[in-house]
Amino acid sequence: MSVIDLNRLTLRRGERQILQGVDLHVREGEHWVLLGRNGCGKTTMLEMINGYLFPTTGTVDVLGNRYGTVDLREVRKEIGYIGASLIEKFTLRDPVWEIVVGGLNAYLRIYQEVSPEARDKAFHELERIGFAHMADQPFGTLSQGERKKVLLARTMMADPKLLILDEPCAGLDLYEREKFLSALEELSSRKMSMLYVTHHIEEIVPLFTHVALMADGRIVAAGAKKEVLTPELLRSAYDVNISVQWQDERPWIRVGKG
Ligand SMILES: Nc1ncnc2c1ncn2[C@@H]1O[C@H](COP(=O)(O)OP(=O)(O)OP(=O)(O)O)[C@@H](O)[C@H]1O
Repeated sequence: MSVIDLNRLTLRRGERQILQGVDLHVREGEHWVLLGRNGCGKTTMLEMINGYLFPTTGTVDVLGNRYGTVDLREVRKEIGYIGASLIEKFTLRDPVWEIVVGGLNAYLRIYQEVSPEARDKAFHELERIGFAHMADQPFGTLSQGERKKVLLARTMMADPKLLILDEPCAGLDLYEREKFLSALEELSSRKMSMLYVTHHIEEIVPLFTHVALMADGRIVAAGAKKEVLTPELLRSAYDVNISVQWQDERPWIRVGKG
């Protein structure tokens, strides 16, 4: 099955052409990373996949739904989204398990009684990330990396078929970044595709199968990660001399002169 099909997407804002004909095809079982310089259009593309933004021209199909012809609220139930500003939306004094259980209905706060099944699932999701002992702790007492992992557990409450992550490791130290990436690796055994935006190529851990490189509102390369993460293609997208070394099935970047 096709998870994401973006066909010739364009987006115009005034005189500016933000997306200039974007094609992306994600199939079941694939996990994609989206790379590209600041302002190249990554977040804009994610907003379209989430149905928060509509293209000027082109079509968006997600999980077999053609946007514009379906109830987007129904499609969104199958999409987990961890965006850059999501963490700020939660109340810091709420206990961790309540933040997680809210993922079932995408509530930011719980106003209704929680069913025993939902509570059990929340504790199970916390257990899976090794946080069962933190269930009653206020969210605000957790480190940034722990908060991100809690948001992952929250997203998993709804068993999404597509998980979108927009720079989830931004601001995390090396230890917390690696912990977060390990938690993601754990999730990769589930029947779910991931689309991961980052500025850090070394975050492309083995779970990721494909990479799309964006520049100036276009996808300039897309495919199996080893075919896309070449010095030539990276140089064309970033305008920097780069060499890539693969170690432990992860790409590591060196920036050269000239
Ligand atoms: N409503 C708008 N009107 C005009 N320009 C916009 C609008 N929304 C976004 N842009 C521009 O579109 C471009 C793409 O923005 P986008 O946020 O998608 O980039 P990005 O690749 O996610 O960047 P970053 O890596 O910095 O997060 C930017 O130059 C931004 O200024």
